[in-house]
Amino acid sequence: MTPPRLQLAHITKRYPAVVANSDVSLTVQAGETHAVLGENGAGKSTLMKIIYGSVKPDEGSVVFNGQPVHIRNPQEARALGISMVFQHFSLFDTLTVAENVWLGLSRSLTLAEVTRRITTKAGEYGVEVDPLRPVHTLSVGEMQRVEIIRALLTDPKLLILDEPTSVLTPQAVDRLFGVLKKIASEGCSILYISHKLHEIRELCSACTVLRGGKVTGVCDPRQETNASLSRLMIGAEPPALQHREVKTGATVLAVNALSLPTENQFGVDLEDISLNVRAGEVVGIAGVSGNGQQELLYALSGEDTRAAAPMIQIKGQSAGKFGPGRRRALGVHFVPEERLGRGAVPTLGLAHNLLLTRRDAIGTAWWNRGWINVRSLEAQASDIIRRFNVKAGGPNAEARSLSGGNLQKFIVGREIDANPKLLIISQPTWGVDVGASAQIRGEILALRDAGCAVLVVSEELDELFEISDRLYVIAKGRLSPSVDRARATVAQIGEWMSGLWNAPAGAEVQHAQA
Ligand SMILES: Nc1ncnc2c1ncn2[C@@H]1O[C@H](COP(=O)(O)OP(=O)(O)OP(=O)(O)O)[C@@H](O)[C@H]1O
Repeated sequence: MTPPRLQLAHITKRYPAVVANSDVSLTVQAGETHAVLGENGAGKSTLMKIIYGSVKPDEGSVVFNGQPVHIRNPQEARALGISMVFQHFSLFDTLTVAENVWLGLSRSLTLAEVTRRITTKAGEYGVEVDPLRPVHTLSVGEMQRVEIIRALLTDPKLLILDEPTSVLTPQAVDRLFGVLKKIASEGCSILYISHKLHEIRELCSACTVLRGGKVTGVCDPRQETNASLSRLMIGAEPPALQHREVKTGATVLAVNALSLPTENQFGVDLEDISLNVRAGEVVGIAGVSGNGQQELLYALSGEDTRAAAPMIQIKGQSAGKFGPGRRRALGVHFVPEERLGRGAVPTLGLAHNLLLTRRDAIGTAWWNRGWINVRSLEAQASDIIRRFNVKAGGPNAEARSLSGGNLQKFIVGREIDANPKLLIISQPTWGVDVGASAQIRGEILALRDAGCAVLVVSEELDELFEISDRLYVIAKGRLSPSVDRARATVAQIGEWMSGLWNAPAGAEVQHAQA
């Protein structure tokens, strides 16, 4: 009889502030796609990193293909045939896609050979990846595709995917699922972490649920409902969202015929973009990542100040030339798509991370003008931790010690807590568990009800339909007309995502048949 591909027994891993894994056992059969489910901070990534050799367990044993193993580092894991796609990208910004992939492969291959293999593999699986592009020019969705191709190129026996679809479009997810089903049918085992229950039900035949570092259940997810899985994960069902009637006020953000040539050769030119967001409404921008979202967000945040001043109006002021600080002074707050790096400084404590965007955290009274009041910073960070239910070892825990979803909750909480007049938020619930997603969406709606103008950029149509009052679609650097959420359909928005909003209905179908 074939031994299980992987058997973990009694794994325990303690960090100073928390026991991340406590007596965890888990078995994955050959060719099985096994989900690991649990709320943010439940210990899923830690367990995966133990299997991949990048974290050392305090107790417990690992058996791979029937053989006891001590995997001391990722090289040893890869030598055994274990490959991992991390939640936080592990790519070097200054290198090209091919150079990054090359780093993880056998030294006997030349760069040209690796480049060729990437193109072949990407073509075989229908995943778009350009091997020659420098990583710093890629959007997060594109980086995620590179991570996946890199893992597939090693022909793994066990593939670990830690939230691989968090920033992929529905079409890219479909393609990825096709690939995963194919490699599983060829005998590859897959450990699959996701907060999206429908994905788990579609892909996985077994599921281990963690809560507070302990196993709370092992089940066949296809036999479970969202409600029963939520109960295993968080002990309850996520609360339903309350939608109040829209009461819009004055226009807070107006973008007028914004055209901006891209600054890097792989970017997207913004062409004639006009949009507006009024007080008291949530406006969503849907679109496949890499279609100008990043460029638009840079122009809106003040990171790119090349736009002519009147092209970006914030509360009636021509703000195109304002830097981020002046825009924040007008009450504009941002949640960027990259949470480590742009959203937070990994090595700083959470309290000090407040200083990145919260001027109110710096003393303004005459006795401490310009001085940082560490106590009040800590108190503010503790408030956010409490309000947004962030699992962290206190206000001074380093940002990088938080689980992905908990860091996202902290960053979103930091900006919502600032009571903005205009909140611009990219991928608001990236990597956030079902309970916390419902909470973040609820907080966004509460901000809107309090009169804030909210612009949400997301690739998740479900999310946009859930929280937006109006929707735009961005494609190839151009923006569609806006449509009321109540009148929009997923099919129409999906069609617009390929830039077809000017075409007569059915044009795409005719084109496909021609
Ligand atoms: N390097 C570290 N130092 C200190 N604490 C850590 C470290 N890595 C993880 N932790 C803690 O261990 C716990 C489990 O984290 P882990 O990242 O495994 O959770 P997760 O289930 O993957 O969460 P998410 O869904 O948010 O990614 C968390 O409380 C986290 O703060």
